[in-house]
Amino acid sequence: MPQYSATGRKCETETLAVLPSSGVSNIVNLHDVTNIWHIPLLLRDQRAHEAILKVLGLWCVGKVPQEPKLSEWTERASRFDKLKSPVRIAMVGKYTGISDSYLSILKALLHASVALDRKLVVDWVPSCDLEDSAAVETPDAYEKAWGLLKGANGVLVPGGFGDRGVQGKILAAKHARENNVPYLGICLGMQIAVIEYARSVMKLRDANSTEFDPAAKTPCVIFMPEGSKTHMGATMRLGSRRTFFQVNNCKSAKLYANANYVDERHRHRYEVNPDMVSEFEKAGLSFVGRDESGRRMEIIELPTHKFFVGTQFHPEFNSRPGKPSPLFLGLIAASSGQLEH
Ligand SMILES: NC(=O)CC[C@H](N)C(=O)O
Repeated sequence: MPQYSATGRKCETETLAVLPSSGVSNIVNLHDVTNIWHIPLLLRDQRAHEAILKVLGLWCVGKVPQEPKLSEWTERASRFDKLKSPVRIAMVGKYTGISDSYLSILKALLHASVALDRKLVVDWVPSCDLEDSAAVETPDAYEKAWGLLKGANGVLVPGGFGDRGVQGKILAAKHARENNVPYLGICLGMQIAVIEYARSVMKLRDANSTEFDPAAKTPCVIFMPEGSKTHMGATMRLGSRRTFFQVNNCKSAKLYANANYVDERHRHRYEVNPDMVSEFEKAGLSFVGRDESGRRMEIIELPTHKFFVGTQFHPEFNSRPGKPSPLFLGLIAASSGQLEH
């Protein structure tokens, strides 16, 4: 079903209809629309569902199929077009110009923003440009990156691998923590928030992840595969795992409707060092979600902050239009002054 401009419709439809095994009723024209949520409505208007039923032999003669129930879609698609009030989120990553690498996160931000009547503005902040070395080597990029970060209503540090740009991500987490700016750190974004807390608040200057420094003197994030530590390959903790809330009055538990546990998807090898958890908690960082063994830290929160949350899992993978991920909803709500409602 190719996309054509609205004006090309009739001509293209007739041209395609002469091709073998097609027919005018089997040709659907999806012209440009103001937002992608109009597409199911275009399909319905052109009776695409009926054409599909007929081609698959599922059309019962004399039995009219039910009209697709798209009232919720229709409402959301037109609400999207009317959004005015912006919410600016700084995405601090190893940005390479390919926004598709962060597609699930962008969609999750969008689902939450539309649900809260905000027009999403994503400011891409290349984490390397926030680093001290950039101030000397690429001062314009440095100014621009800090300008975007400081102008954002909320900060998101997504997942990632390898140490390039990590220091910039740590600085972004520090900025959010110190200035009460809403923060959501996902996977690596949670790990760097933990490293930042250890270095800045607990004065553990050598704190690091063994992913970036295998000989780290204070390894606060360590390699914790589910299988063998020496076996090569298949060491990634992948897929859906259960997180149990440790306290019910924390922000994340409330956002998940006070559930006792949540199932979210994972994709990582490193985790917060369980032997340092009590030290962190004494210093004010809460590990409000853990796995069933209590040894794997799944959600961090700073209780004194407006919204400072990190997750070892990837909540973006379970976000849907009309069913935004609770933690993305929390980030957007906190970034647009709606968290208390
Ligand atoms: N998906 C991620 O962000 C992975 C984080 C980190 N590199 C790890 O392997 O644990």
